[in-house]
Parts: sequence; C-alpha cells; structure tokens
Amino acid sequence: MKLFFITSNPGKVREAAKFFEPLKIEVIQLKREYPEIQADSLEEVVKFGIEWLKKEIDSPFFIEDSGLFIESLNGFPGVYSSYVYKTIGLDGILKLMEGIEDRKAYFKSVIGYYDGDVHIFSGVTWGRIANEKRGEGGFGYDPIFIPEGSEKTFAEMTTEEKNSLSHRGKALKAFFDWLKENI
Ligand SMILES: O=c1nc[nH]c2c1ncn2[C@H]1C[C@H](O)[C@@H](COP(=O)(O)OP(=O)(O)OP(=O)(O)O)O1
Ligand SMILES: [Mg+2]
Repeated sequence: MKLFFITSNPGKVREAAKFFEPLKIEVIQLKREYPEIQADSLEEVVKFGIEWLKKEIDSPFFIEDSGLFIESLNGFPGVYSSYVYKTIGLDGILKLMEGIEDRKAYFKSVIGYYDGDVHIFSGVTWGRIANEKRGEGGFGYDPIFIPEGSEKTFAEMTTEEKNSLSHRGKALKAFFDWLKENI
C-alpha cells in the first residue's frame, strides 16, 4: 500500500516513512501548498487544509500539523510554531525561557487522512525545554525538547527512538490502528 503525505517538511516524511516501513506501507511525499489558517487548534488547521486540498487531489492523502506548547508561556508558540521557528527560532525560545524555572512543554501532532471522509488522529508527548540546544538529528525544535523520562533531546535520538516516544509516533500509531481495521 502507498500513502500520499502532503507536506513541505522532509523531517516529517522521514519519520512517517520509518514508522510505516516495517508495516510494508510506502509513504510518498507530495509537495502542495495549502493555507494554514490562524485557528485556535491544530485540528481546525488540518480540517481546513483537507477541505482545500481534496478538490485538487484524486487519491487518498494525509496531512499533519504539529506544534510545541510551552506551559509557562500559556501554550506559545502552539499553532504558530512554524512561524515562530522561522522568525525567532530556537535561540529566541531559549531567550524567552531565560530565568523561567517551569520548563514544562508538550508537542502535539494532528494527522488528517482523507479518503472521501475526513479522519483525525492525534498524539501528545510531554517533556521540558532544555537549557541549551543539544543534538544534530531530527528537525525544528528537536534540539531543545527533552521528552519525559529521557535525558536526551529529540535531536540526540535516532528516528526510531524519537518515533517510539514522540507525538508524531503516537498519531501515526493511531492512524495505523485505524487503517488496519478499515482498509
Ligand atoms: O517533532 C517535531 N520536532 C521538532 N519540531 C517540530 C516537530 N513537529 C513539529 N515541529 C515544528 C516544525 C514547525 O516549525 C512547526 C510545525 O509546523 P507545521 O506547519 O506542522 O509543519 P511544517 O510547516 O514544517 O510542514 P508542513 O508543510 O507539513 O506544514 O513545529
Ligand atoms: Mg506548515
């Protein structure tokens, strides 16, 4: 089976491909721009994206929207994670966190699969914001996020290790469990 993943982010594709590889499902990246609305939740962003894309794409496809929610910043950058990453970046986040003791944060991933109907799957991983950047792997905020129960940042992990703990790994698992029952 093949799954079309509409995203501009090669890191997401790498993680999804690694997840599905042993399950004999091939992940194929399609690069199509779609509007990411300013909404209160990742779910709304995904649902709007699907409504936009479904007119253009003939086969079933999925998209994913994710974000980092920092508790002491009231959930910032949250749904704006992509914009904040491109503007103030990791150094900007570390600067905002200077002197803040409560470093709790979570990553959330929302996958939307369209096969004529919309199916939503999500995953959350709690952790904390590191005091400095560590590691070369992964992408995005990985060098500054330490998942609960670990001393390593996501960027210090292999793709398999990150998938076993991450928000995206959990959302992909929920997606796969649904596919098994429904395909
Ligand atoms: O596991 C992750 N580890 C580190 N950083 C992450 C992760 N997951 C999302 N992020 C960051 C990347 C981006 O700055 C923002 C999500 O934005 P988001 O719009 O979903 O992704 P994107 O624009 O990179 O790719 P896409 O073309 O699929 O929209 O949070
Ligand atoms: Mg995006």
